[in-house]
Amino acid sequence: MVAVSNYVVRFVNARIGYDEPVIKDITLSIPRPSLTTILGPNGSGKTTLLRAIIKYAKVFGGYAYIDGREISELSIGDLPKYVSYSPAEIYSQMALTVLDVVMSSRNSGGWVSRDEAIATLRYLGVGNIVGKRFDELSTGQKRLTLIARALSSKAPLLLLDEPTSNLDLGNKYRVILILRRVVSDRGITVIATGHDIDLALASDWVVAIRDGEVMAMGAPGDIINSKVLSELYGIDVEVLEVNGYRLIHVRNDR
Ligand SMILES: Nc1ncnc2c1ncn2[C@@H]1O[C@H](COP(=O)(O)OP(=O)(O)OP(=O)(O)O)[C@@H](O)[C@H]1O
Repeated sequence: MVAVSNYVVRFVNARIGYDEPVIKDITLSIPRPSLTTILGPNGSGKTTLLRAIIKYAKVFGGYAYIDGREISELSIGDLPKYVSYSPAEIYSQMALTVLDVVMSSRNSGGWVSRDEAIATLRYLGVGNIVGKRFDELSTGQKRLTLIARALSSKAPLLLLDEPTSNLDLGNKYRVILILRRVVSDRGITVIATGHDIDLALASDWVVAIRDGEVMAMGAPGDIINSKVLSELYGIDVEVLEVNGYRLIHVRNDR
């Protein structure tokens, strides 16, 4: 269980967006340390929330805090001390190696060093791909490289956009176990977005958002149920308990 009195990120009545707000009024808190999953339909604002924390999306009104400080008061140069962000995908026209990609991460002292990058790839069990070209990796290897890039920053908060998308079952569970291990070994917080109910079930905290509003927030046991998921996705979802595990079934027979 996480201590819910200690929040790493808080939004209070925040309006967030780009040229104009796409999230109209959101209030939520993310406990530390935790593995937190933000669930929600396509276009509900999950990525935009992560982007607000790194000041890529704009907070138009209300409050947004990281570590108790207003995000608006932090400079871009301060951010690596607090947070590292991993996008869902990266594209490059250049022939970057895995090492180049991981070393393109910032930490509080500057760029991540070669030794730190290699150590992180080894910690994640992919030390063998250090010299490979990033654009020639499999999807799972790319995901682990992006996680290594975020992790090597040593930031106390990692934002991972869709860390388990497009992974086979084995790699998906490997990534979930790695994220759990990172949170318990390093006492950091990982906020992941996506559509992966298994990742949510393995999390300490789940935030369900729809149309830029929090629909439900809490421990997975309180959020991953038929009522919340049916309302969240607008379909008839049944959550079954089998041997203590929750399984998701979408009903199409009524
Ligand atoms: N750079 C941008 N400029 C303007 N609007 C944007 C930008 N990025 C996203 N949006 C809009 O913000 C809204 C929320 O998008 P966002 O990417 O945050 O959703 P999401 O929940 O992450 O979706 P998905 O699950 O499909 O990745 C959408 O209406 C989208 O069109």
